[in-house]
Amino acid sequence: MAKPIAIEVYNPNGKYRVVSTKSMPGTRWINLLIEQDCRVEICTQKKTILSVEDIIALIGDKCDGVIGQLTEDWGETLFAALSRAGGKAFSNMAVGYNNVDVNAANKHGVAVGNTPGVLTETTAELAASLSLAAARRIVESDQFMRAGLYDGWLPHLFVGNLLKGQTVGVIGAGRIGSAYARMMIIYFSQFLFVVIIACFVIAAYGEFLKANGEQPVTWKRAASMDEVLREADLISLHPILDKTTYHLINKESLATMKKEAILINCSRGPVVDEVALVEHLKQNPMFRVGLDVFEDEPYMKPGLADMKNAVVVPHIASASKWTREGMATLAALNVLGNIKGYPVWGDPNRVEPFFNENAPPPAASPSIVNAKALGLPVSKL
Ligand SMILES: NC(=O)c1ccc[n+]([C@@H]2O[C@H](COP(=O)([O-])OP(=O)(O)OC[C@H]3O[C@@H](n4cnc5c(N)ncnc54)[C@H](O)[C@@H]3O)[C@@H](O)[C@H]2O)c1
Ligand SMILES: O=C(O)[C@H](O)CO
Repeated sequence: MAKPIAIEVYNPNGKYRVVSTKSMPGTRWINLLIEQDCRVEICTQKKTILSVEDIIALIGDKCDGVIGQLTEDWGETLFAALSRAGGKAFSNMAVGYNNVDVNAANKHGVAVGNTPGVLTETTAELAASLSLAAARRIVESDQFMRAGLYDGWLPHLFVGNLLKGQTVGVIGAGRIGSAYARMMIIYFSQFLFVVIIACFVIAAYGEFLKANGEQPVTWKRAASMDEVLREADLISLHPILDKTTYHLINKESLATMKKEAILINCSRGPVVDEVALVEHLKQNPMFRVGLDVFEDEPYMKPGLADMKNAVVVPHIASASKWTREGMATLAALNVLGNIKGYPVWGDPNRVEPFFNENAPPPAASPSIVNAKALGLPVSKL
């Protein structure tokens, strides 16, 4: 018999049973589900990462849909269990879905949702914050102050890198990478390497700078990743994690980078070979990193925590109140839309209509990554 698992229940008589494996910020997502006749069950078990067995126990014998987290292993076992319980919808409360085996979901006819757009700027802002923190050694300086070591101004004290006029490289210039590039254009970058970016933003800003007697910002699409690695002073990683990006940054790519470069990772930990990174940080004390994600989360590879040239934060890039509430809303609406037989929203890059608190959300699932494979209809709204 499955072990009992602690839950909190809203609208116990609701027709559809929707399970959330975690409590999520805000109440709008719960209210939207309740208004549409859902019984909402939220797991309150005091355990950060739920196991497959825990989630099977939560799914039980009858479950219409599950909202899950990026820390969970959504593969064959869980999709089979959800399908046996009559469920046809799952949504990650995250844009990245490398924890989900989409082929297994397809096999069981389960729609897989994610939460794009609402976290784009929030995540890019953290990447920009880490860029500044790493460049100006903010965390080291803070620790020094708190340790009572400051005994007066010195010419060499915590000297870091000036970013103005430097070359910024973005690897994975999708929604978040492009937003980061836009943020970094203003002021810092003399040169920007990006794969896709609205060049008119740069051109218009260039005109503004020229009118003020300053050097315009320029950009180019790099011919290869090697070119970005060789020429950039600051590189921010924003690709998805899949087999093409696993250890994209490894011993060789680190060796290609400038000795005093800064590397930022707000994508997924395994995009960087963390063992090679620790070694590189040891050998190159002027090389700096800002990391929001780690190869074996929640752990860091041995030695990383001791490196003064690393700024490390616990996967908080999307952690603003508005964003996290929006992610919860999108995840709930992905599941609800499927339960209600709504079509899929046509453009997952334009999800703002789902965040208007003063109007009901569109009758659509905001973002279903396997909509095509499952032949789900697309909304004309
Ligand atoms: N740290 C966090 O809290 C946090 C928050 C949000 C997103 N993320 C991560 O960021 C990722 C990107 O999110 P997004 O909304 O910008 O997605 P997106 O799909 O808009 O962008 C991903 C980009 O990666 C590029 N890409 C794919 N394969 C590549 C490769 N081999 N080399 C270089 N680029 C490649 C794609 O062309 C695309 O431009 C997510 O998948 C997620 O893993 C992390
Ligand atoms: O993929 C995501 O959405 C993040 O890692 C959490 O916001």
